Formats: sequence, structure tokens, C-alpha cells
Amino acid sequence: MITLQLTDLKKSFGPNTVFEHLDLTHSQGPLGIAGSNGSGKSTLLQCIGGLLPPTNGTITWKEQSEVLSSGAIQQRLGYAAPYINLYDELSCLENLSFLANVRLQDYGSNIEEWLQKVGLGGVVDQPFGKISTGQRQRLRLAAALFHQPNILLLDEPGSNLDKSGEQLVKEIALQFSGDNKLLILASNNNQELNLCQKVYSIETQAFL
Ligand SMILES: Nc1ncnc2c1ncn2[C@@H]1O[C@H](COP(=O)(O)OP(=O)(O)OP(=O)(O)O)[C@@H](O)[C@H]1O
Repeated sequence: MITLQLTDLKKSFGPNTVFEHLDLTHSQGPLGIAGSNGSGKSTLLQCIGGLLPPTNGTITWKEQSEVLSSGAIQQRLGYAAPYINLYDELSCLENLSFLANVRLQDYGSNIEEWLQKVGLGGVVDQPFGKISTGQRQRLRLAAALFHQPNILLLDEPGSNLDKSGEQLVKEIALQFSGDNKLLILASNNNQELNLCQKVYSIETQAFL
């Protein structure tokens, strides 16, 4: 079982405090983060995913009762968000191959499988910068998933996706409802938040 524990978390940008005194524990399955525009959902997700240092407080990941090191978290973590970009000049396939090389592991046929699964089989050789916005979002999802993470962070996963893309997000959320999996999904979209077993409001700092 994977557990995330946030204790007395605070994030400020200069004089602007986005959230403070935030305590949250979540074990296993999909957790939604809700809140209006500018309430701090992306900021919280970036702190959880290690992209932003919190101003105060602690973020602890555990697998069973063992505290995970930052290296262990990076191995287990997938993250898809509009602010995580891929290389415009590289093709879809080259982008994922590059990420696989960075991870220093052989993922066998996983990359091709994920490109098919997200519906990009017809554009594998197209540069990321030249595919449509919805296709780019699909590639971001594949990039977050091909290494088979058991922790997944998704920021507005359905943005620019059509009906089949929404179905894909639903399947991903279902996949992360299983044992030893944890999904955190930040969104304004109720349809997406409904995919989550629990929803936490960043504004009230309570479960809805
Ligand atoms: N790098 C930054 N520097 C300064 N302020 C920032 C930075 N990132 C976010 N903020 C501020 O933090 C606040 C929360 O922004 P954030 O993007 O986390 O909100 P959000 O809930 O994800 O919004 P949305 O629903 O519009 O995506 C905003 O006031 C924003 O301007």
C-alpha cells in the first residue's frame, strides 16, 4: 500500500501564500483535488511531485511502512500536466525513447504499446510540436505511464481531449484503483473528479 502524508504544508510565492497548515493523508486509489481557478491545485501537485519545494512542512511517501527516498519516488512516479513539456522537434516515439534512456531502463515494447493505447499509432513519427493539442495531451499521458508507475499525478488530464480521450482517462483512473497504486488528479471538471474515490478541496482543506 502506498501512502502520501502532507504535514503542515505551506507554499508561498514571495508575499503571496497559496496554502498553509495543510494536513492530508491518502492511501491507495484515486484522490481528486478540487478548487476554483487560482486556488492552488497545480501548486500543490507540483509540491507533491517534487517540482516545487514547499515553503514549510513535510511530504512523506510510504510503501507499506517503509518511507520512500526521493530516488525511489522518482522510479515509481508518473506525472502528466500542461506545464510538463516534451521536445517539439522530437517525434512522439523519439520523445518516449528519450525519456526511457533518461530512466536507464529497457521498457521493451511498452513505448509502442502506450502510443497505440493513447491513440497515437498513426502519428508516432510526427514531431511533438506539429501534432494537435489533444494529441499532445495524449502523448503526455503516455509519457507519464509507459514506465508503469504505481504513483500517478495528473493535472487536468482531460484538457483538450475528445470523448475517446475522456474514456482513456477513465480507464487510467480505474487502473489506479488497484492494489499498491495511488492517483492524484487535480481538476475543475466534475466528470473527472467523479472518477476519484475521494475528493479533497484545497479551498476548505477538507474532503468533500
Ligand atoms: N511560479 C509562480 N510564481 C508566482 N506565483 C505563482 C506561481 N505559480 C503559481 N502561482 C500563483 O499561485 C496561485 C495558485 O495557482 P495554481 O496554478 O496552483 O492554481 P490552480 O488551482 O491550479 O488554478 P487553475 O484551476 O486555473 O489551473 C495563483 O495565484 C498563481 O498566480
